[in-house]
Amino acid sequence: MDMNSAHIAVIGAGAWGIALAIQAARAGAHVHLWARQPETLSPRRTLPRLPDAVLPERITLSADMPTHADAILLAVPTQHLRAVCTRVPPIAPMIACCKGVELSTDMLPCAIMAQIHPTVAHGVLSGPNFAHEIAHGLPAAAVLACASATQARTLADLLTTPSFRLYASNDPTGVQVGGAAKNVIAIAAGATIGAGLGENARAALITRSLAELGRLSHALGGQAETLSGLAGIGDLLLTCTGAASRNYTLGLALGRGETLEQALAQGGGVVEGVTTAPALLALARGRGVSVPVIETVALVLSGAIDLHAARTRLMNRPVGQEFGIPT
Ligand SMILES: NC(=O)c1ccc[n+]([C@@H]2O[C@H](COP(=O)([O-])OP(=O)(O)OC[C@H]3O[C@@H](n4cnc5c(N)ncnc54)[C@H](O)[C@@H]3O)[C@@H](O)[C@H]2O)c1
Ligand SMILES: O=P(O)(O)OC[C@H](O)CO
Repeated sequence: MDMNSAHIAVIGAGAWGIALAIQAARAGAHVHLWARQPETLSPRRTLPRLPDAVLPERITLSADMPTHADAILLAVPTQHLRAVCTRVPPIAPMIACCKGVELSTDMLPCAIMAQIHPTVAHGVLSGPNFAHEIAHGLPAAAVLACASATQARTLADLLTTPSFRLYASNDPTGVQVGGAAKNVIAIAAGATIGAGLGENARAALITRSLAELGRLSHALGGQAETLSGLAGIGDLLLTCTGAASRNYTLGLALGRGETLEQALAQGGGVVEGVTTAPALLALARGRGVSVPVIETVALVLSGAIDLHAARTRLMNRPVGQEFGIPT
């Protein structure tokens, strides 16, 4: 065993946890992958949520929490982050790898981790990253943000390889807003295409959503320019166009006339935008931020309006200024 290698713990063996564990092993780390059901490991060393990805021997799969680590990556769905985080020992900096807002509190992931474990540093990893592509070593980039730029850079160095390039940021708020909101916007983009409203409509939706994300980030103390980066426009581009996106796929199904229950029943893993839409709307309303696209998605998902009304609602708004005035 190389005693100089970093030790990285990955919490959660869903698609993203598996991909991150493989990436950390690729970067040379010894990896502890916490799974609720480690017995689901196949003889080929694959797990159900990413059955084509073989876990290298450097990854130890366990139902026990790690006792030693240089960094802890939390890759469970946002609505389970609090419960899982309380079980994670505060032995190293914790990096949220989920993308969402907690429904019961309207809190972003770093705030949840800080509330539970105030003694360790916190950060967030986000960007345009489909798990299966990262697991297979296809080229990709992401951003790792901590309040301290130095800390962000140190953690980014632990995970960077020639196939996965991490950028450091000191704006965890902006990065979290981008990651959470892109899932909501992807539902709208999918619904737009599913309903046959056209590519023009989708491009307008993505662009105007970016303005919403910038305003929200700014109101929460983040930097609007972060949304021009990988966690903002980068992830919007991927998730609002990529057929592998679960949020976009759910939107497509809604656009084609399926109910939310029917669309969710198709499976394929967690669809974060469904729970994050009302939470993000509450967060925006609490800060007095205008977020018409996010609001419209939340109304559709709650059943308050149908897609026809959603289209009318967004297109019949008064003429606004493109920049500067919140419309
Ligand atoms: N899959 C991707 O491509 C990808 C990429 C980047 C970020 N993410 C984000 O990572 C997070 C996890 O997504 P995923 O794709 O790995 O999930 P997934 O859909 O593959 O699997 C769901 C995971 O949630 C776990 N889970 C379910 N109920 C739980 C509970 N009560 N307590 C603890 N864990 C529970 C399951 O064991 C499983 O590990 C999400 O926030 C997602 O937005 C996913
Ligand atoms: O499949 P989605 O919609 O959850 O998207 C996965 C990743 O977040 C894309 O960056």
